[in-house]
Amino acid sequence: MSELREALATFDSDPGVGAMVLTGSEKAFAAGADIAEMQPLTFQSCYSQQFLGNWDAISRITKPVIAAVNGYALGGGCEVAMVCDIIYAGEKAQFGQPEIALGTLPGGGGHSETHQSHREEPRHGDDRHRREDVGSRGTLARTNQQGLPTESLVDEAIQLGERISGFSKIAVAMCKEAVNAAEQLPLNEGLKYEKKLFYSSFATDDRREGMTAFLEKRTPQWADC
Ligand SMILES: CCCCCCC/C=C/C(=O)SCCNC(=O)CCNC(=O)[C@H](O)C(C)(C)COP(=O)(O)OP(=O)(O)OC[C@H]1O[C@@H](n2cnc3c(N)ncnc32)[C@H](O)[C@@H]1OP(=O)(O)O
Repeated sequence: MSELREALATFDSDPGVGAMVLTGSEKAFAAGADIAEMQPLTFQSCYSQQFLGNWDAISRITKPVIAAVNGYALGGGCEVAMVCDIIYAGEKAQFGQPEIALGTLPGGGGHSETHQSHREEPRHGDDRHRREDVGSRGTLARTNQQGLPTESLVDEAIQLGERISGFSKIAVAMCKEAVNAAEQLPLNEGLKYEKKLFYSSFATDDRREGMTAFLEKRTPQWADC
């Protein structure tokens, strides 16, 4: 992020540059913040060192930034794409906020309907997609779906409930709180609130367990605290 911030600032101040394209590899635009780097962090270190302090730098760039997304755009990677002005998504692009599987929650705007991918929808409109996006990974095609078949609707809802029940309950509660806050607060306040909740998740046992389990390639054992 430091390198990205410096590069964007350099291009932003170059009069010969009119717009910027930000991309990754064919496999991944970005798979998120480095879990190995975050695993040992605590609430105290996140808060006092402002772990995400400079991650909003892209939003302060004055020239248009276009995200060209192939493959995974997950967690902070999805948030980076969403904070760009325009997203060009490849046919294999997959966007998602899977942080809840790590016992934490999105911390860089994932809860707020502020970004390019949501700009076509009214901010205070239907937020059910956003609620489903948190913790999911899906293709853009889903946004074009119109409704579920009557006969499978309840089964699908139960399956979703079961999937949610498989996550850390404290992380789910924090996610829900952040989504609710994003709905009620002005954007800048919603982003601040989300960041504080994200830091707070580093005080939970489940956040450490979630990231440790990812790095050890095993299923997390949630303690719900
Ligand atoms: C603009 C503001 C931004 C604010 C940021 C706010 C804070 C952000 C938090 C986060 O981003 S939390 C992380 C969210 N991302 C994830 O949870 C994705 C985790 N990765 C995966 O689910 C999978 O790796 C994948 C991307 C779906 C790819 O799966 P695949 O089976 O193809 O490969 P793997 O064997 O799983 O991965 C290869 C290799 O890469 C390592 N790795 C993948 N993602 C990360 C990561 N985010 N951090 C650190 N390391 C990662 C993975 O462990 C493998 O390592 P090795 O086994 O090869 O050592």
